[in-house]
Amino acid sequence: MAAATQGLVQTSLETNTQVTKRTTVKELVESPALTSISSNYYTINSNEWDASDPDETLPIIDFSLLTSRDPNQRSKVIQDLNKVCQDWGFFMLVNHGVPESLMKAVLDGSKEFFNLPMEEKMEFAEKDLWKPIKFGTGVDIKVENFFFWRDFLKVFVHPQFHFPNKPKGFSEVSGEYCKRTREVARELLQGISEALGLEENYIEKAMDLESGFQLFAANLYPQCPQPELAMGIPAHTDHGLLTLLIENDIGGLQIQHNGKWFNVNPLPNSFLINTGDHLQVLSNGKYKSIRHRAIVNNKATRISLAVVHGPSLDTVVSPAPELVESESSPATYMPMKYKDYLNFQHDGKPCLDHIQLTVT
Ligand SMILES: O=C(O)CCC(=O)C(=O)O
Ligand SMILES: [Fe+2]
Repeated sequence: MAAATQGLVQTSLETNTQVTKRTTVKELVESPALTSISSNYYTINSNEWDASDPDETLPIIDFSLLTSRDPNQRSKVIQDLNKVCQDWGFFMLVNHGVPESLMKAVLDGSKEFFNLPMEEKMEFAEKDLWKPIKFGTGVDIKVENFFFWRDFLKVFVHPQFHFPNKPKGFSEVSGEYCKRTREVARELLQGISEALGLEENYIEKAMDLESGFQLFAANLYPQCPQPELAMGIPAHTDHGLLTLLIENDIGGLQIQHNGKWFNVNPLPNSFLINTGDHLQVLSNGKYKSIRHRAIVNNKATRISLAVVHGPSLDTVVSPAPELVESESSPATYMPMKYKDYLNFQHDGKPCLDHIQLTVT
C-alpha cells in the first residue's frame, strides 16, 4: 500500500511512558490508565477531516449478472462496470457467491489472531517488505516516527500460500477464503477487460493471473479514546489491480470521490471493491486508483480484511498498447515489473508518481 503524506501533521517524537516499551495498539488500549493518547499520532489538517455520507447511493454491482448466461444481462453489467470504474473506482459487490459463513469465519480468525498473547504475535513482527508473513503495529517506535491507530497482519497468499500457524484453523479458513476471492477477482477482471474494450481474457493473460500475487491484510483498529487525534490508516491507494475488502460492520472506511471524502457503509455481506494502481497503469489512466483511508472511533473495535489481487511479481506492466494512441492518448506510465514497483512503498511518496510520464 502506497503511503501518502498529503496533509501530514507530524509532531516530534516525545518520550511517552505509554509507548517507550514495545507494544501494539491493542495492548495500549487495554492498559487501564489510557484516557488520552500521545501527540505522536499521525493526523491531518482539520479541513481534511471533513467527510460526509454520500448523497447518492454508492455503486453496486451484481456479480450474478456477470456470470449470467444471458448475454444482454452480461453486456449491461459490463457497461455498469465501465461507468463505476471511471466515475468512482469503487463499488460494492453483491451476489458474489462467497458464503457468508466463510466471510465471518475469516473475520473471527483474524480477531483471534490479534487476541493472541503479544509475544506470539511478535514472532511475526517484521520490517522487511518481502517477508511473506508480517505482523505490524502503528505504534512500533523502532520503525515509526509517527503513529497510526492500527495493528495489522499481512501475508502473501498466492502464488505460494503462506500463513501463521496459529490460532488453530485460521490458516485453513483463510486459504479457502483467498481461493474464493481470487476467483471473484479474476471473473471481475474478465468483465473489466471487456469494459475497456479488450478481449475477455486480456488482463488474465497480460498480467499472468495464474501466478498473480495476492496479499491478505487483516487490520485491527481498537477503539480510541481520542479518535479525532488519530488515523487508522492514512489516505493511500492500493498497488494491485483490485482489492476486495470486508469488515465487521463498524464502519470507518472513507473513499475520495470528486475531491471529497465519503463514509462507506457497506451493505451486509457485500465486498467493497476498489481499483488499484495497476488498473490505472494498464488502462492508461482511464480507470483511476481510488484514494481511501480508515478513521477510528471510541465505541468499538473494527476489523477489516483487505485482499489485494495483483499481476504476477515478474510481470512488466505498462499501459495496454490497444489503449494507447501516440497522438490522442499517449502512454502516461513507464513499464515496470510489479516486483520493482512494490519496492517504492514506504518512501512517503505515492508509488504512481515514480512511473508517471510527463506527456508533452
Ligand atoms: O480498513 C479499511 O477499511 C481500509 C484498509 C485498507 O485500505 C488497506 O488495508 O489497504
Ligand atoms: Fe487500502
